[in-house]
Amino acid sequence: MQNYIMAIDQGTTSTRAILFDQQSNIIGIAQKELENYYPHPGWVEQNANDIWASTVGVMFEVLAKTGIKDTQIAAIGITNQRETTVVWDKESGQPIYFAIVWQSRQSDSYCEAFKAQGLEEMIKEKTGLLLDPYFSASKIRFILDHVAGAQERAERGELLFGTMDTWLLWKLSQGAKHMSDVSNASRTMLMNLKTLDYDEELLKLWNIPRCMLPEIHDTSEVYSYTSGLFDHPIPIAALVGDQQAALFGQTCFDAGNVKNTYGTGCFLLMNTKEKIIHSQHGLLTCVGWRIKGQTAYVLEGSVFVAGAAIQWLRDGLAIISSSSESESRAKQVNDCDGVYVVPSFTGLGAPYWKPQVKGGILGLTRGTKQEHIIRATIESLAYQTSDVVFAMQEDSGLAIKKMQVDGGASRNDFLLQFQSDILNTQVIRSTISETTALGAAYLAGLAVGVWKHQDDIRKQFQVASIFEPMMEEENRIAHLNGWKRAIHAIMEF
Ligand SMILES: Nc1ncnc2c1ncn2[C@@H]1O[C@H](COP(=O)(O)OP(=O)(O)O)[C@@H](O)[C@H]1O
Ligand SMILES: O=P(O)(O)OC[C@H](O)CO
Repeated sequence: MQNYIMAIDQGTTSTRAILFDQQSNIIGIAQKELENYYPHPGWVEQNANDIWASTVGVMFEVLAKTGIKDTQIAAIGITNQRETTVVWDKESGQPIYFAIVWQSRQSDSYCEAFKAQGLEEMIKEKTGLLLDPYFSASKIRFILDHVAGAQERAERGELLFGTMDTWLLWKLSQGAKHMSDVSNASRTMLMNLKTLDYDEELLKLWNIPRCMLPEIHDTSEVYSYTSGLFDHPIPIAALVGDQQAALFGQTCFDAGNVKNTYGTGCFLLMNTKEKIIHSQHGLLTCVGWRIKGQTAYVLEGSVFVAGAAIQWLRDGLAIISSSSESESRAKQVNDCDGVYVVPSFTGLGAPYWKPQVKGGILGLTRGTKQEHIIRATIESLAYQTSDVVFAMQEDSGLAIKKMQVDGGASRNDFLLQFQSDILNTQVIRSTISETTALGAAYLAGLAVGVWKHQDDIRKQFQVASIFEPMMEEENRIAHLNGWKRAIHAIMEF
């Protein structure tokens, strides 16, 4: 019986293969860390061949570990770090440059030049995105400009572009399929949100030939079959950006449903279904998924430093020895004693978008202890999230009454209780921590009939803990006002 789904979660720091059964149970996990290269300040690159090798490695490892055979896998779903860009030679299959990672700022000058030409509004209107090197378009431009002859080769149809979903599908199908899905394509800055196709005006502006771009497809469909890897070809039945996958894995299927992933950064997404909401408050608009031609759009706010601030307490300040210790230490004091930590080490993301801002610790006195700083750092994850939630409420006109959470730092109960308090909102943690991979598994399973309908999936969601707001309103407002003062002081600095 083909009872299992394999999700490949190709993330920034590692590639994982996770096997799920029909009841959403995790049967096995294999993981391989990836190397990041920092050739210049602000540049982040990876080797796309290593990403492929890590993918093959974890697929075989998870099967070996669990004893499950390839014939028992009903489908593979791929979810991936978004925006990260690779360009390769169609004939040889070799990348012509390193994969440029979403965090990398090396293509900033193209965005600055377009900003100076006043093109930001037009691009935002068409793509839902802010003119920033975060997205793929300027990264492709960088590669075509920096590899000798690349522009001409691309125009002759000799080069292909892909985000990691496309690269892995192409490799898994042995070069048979060059495709992406709408959720990934919506982060390239080349796709028009309304037509869900590449936009001619944008292609011209970036001087990117259409023939190097993957076909855009639904998120959940049989794209192809594995070729050459296993005795039996396995259908590849979902491609989906990792943050959208987590929204799906959390079964946030209704308009107004919100999930927040507390990882290295925070990614907060709201499902707005068929509505394209253009943010007035620094949020992004993109596609969540398209299933059988039905598109769900999302509003997204990204916070650059969240769990990374906890790592800074551990590795930078060395005042905790593990991330989990942050919780017990924070609880050793009753409050932060007026201390605020603003961990904008790499600038401020949504809703501020101030790339140059540095971080800070404010409100220090002679009585400030390590525990106050630890507590204030955890609280900063909740405050940054609140800023995005408030922006989302304004943009969508919807009150956010509950928020579903996942990611490494969502293990921290103190954080989630404070988040609930400060937002005056229910915070819900599900029993399954691997919601990103689960989302990809659901989308693949839907395409091959393991689950017949989204409602069958909805039933699988199980609550592990609910955090209810307990803070008095006056206290809540005072806390938020303090944060506002801290953020403004930092932006002035
Ligand atoms: N108990 C905890 N309290 C606070 N932060 C935590 C805790 N456990 C893990 N983290 C943080 O979560 C992050 C890892 O989460 P993860 O979802 O694996 O991130 P990513 O997918 O971005 O690599 C790290 O930055 C770590 O510091
Ligand atoms: O790989 P992650 O989990 O850090 O996610 C990266 C995001 O998709 C970037 O947009």
